[in-house]
Amino acid sequence: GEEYERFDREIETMGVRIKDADTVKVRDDVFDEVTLIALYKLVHKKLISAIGGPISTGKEANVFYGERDGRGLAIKIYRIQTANFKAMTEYLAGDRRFSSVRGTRKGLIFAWTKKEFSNLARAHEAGIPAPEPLAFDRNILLMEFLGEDEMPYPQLRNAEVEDYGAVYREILGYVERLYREARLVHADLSEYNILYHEKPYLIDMGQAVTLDHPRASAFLVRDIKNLNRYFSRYCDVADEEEIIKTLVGT
Ligand SMILES: N#C/C(=C\c1ccncc1)C(=O)NCc1ccccc1
Repeated sequence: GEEYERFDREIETMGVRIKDADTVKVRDDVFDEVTLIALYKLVHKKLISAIGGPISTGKEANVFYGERDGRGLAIKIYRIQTANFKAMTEYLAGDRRFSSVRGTRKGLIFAWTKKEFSNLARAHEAGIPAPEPLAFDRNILLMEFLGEDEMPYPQLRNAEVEDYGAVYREILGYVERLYREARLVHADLSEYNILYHEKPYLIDMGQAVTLDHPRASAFLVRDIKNLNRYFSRYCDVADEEEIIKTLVGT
């Protein structure tokens, strides 16, 4: 509609190019009013200088390639309409950091975006390979782009791995550091949420919970079971009970 033309003109004047034809198509059904405002604010703050094509599209969010002064960005935009409202509340309720969240759908999505930012920051501070969070506004999260020349690193499930045993142990090390140092449980660890390029990277931390969350240990067991299920196809895996004991143990 005409508001998009206005938006395009305005961000064009700010030197932001909608670089990619299918961004326009995706934009039409993705960029609702709230998203446009957030995008405009991030552009105004010079945090985005170019917007590229979609990297991932899902029912909860879309991730676009972006740039700031020639450096790659991942621009994650949480959808306000179709987000899985119920599932999100399970992760937020019980997390003291977000207990004051308004019951509105928009309020929930904004809290979720902020939560992913703070979880990524904690993972990054603990030295865990994950996208460095750069900024957030409303339902948009800017983070470091993990990839080369606008191509994101592949998900582990699509990657070529030489030594599965080594990668398995490396990821268990991340889970342990996430638990002991970042005081977080990923809560959705799988071959879909790990990127791989010479080493594994954790992504998608929106649902990660603090250790005081009532379901933290249940989520941890599920994460370990998921890893073992996937890696058992390629290498020997450790006993889940043992892993949890060493992880949670003193
Ligand atoms: N964060 C993130 C992601 C990639 C990414 C790539 C390169 N650098 C940083 C992040 C990503 O695809 N997440 C999964 C996802 C999100 C939204 C819809 C479907 C699937």
